[in-house]
Amino acid sequence: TQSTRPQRLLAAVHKKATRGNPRSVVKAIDEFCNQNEWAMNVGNEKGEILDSVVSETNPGCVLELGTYCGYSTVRIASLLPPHAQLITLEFNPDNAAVARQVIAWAGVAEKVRLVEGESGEWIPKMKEQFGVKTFDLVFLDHWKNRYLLDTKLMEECGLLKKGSVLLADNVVCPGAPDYLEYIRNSPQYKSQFFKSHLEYTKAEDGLEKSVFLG
Ligand SMILES: O=C(c1ccccc1)c1ccc(O)c(O)c1[N+](=O)[O-]
Ligand SMILES: [Mg+2]
Repeated sequence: TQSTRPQRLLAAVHKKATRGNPRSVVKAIDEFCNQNEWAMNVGNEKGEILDSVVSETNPGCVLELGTYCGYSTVRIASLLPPHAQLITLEFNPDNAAVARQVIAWAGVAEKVRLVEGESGEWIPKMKEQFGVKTFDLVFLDHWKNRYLLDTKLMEECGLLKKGSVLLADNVVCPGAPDYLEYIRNSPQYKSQFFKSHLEYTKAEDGLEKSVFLG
């Protein structure tokens, strides 16, 4: 049977990356996507902006919406302080299966809780199921038409506190116009745009960083 792109990406990680070395896993995926097949990982250019936001936030509790193959999961987890936890949601079971193996190969599995399911279903369960109080950092990288819905849901569920950081991928391409309109005009957020490019291309894209003011 024909392999899928995530399966071919995983094969490249097994072939080229050193087990237990998160940076080598990130490098192997970027090489695969630059040289073989485009895939919707955040990529290295936007990934370096992600790294700087994670490092300056120094989060104890992180939520990632949209795991895909685990590329940004590995980038974030490799920068977390000891005992910090990253919960990542993926609705596609085939992607989740690949992501689990990428995360394990990178050696960051003990910092990561991969949950298979819909963000709309799981966000309201975060407190009761995972003992989450609030998230210090949320990386939004799932369906672009869910960014605004899920941000409002996190507010309603009391999952954001003063200083919580939202970092949204693809706010230019494919774009999340309703999210940008809301977050940039809301008195409850201070937002900043980081201009960049769509992963592995010359197309314009960028990340929007928004701090919840409580
Ligand atoms: O939506 C797409 C998309 C749309 C059409 C074809 C391929 C991908 C996409 C593109 C770049 C991203 O960084 C990304 O996170 C996504 N996504 O699906 O979440
Ligand atoms: Mg993305």
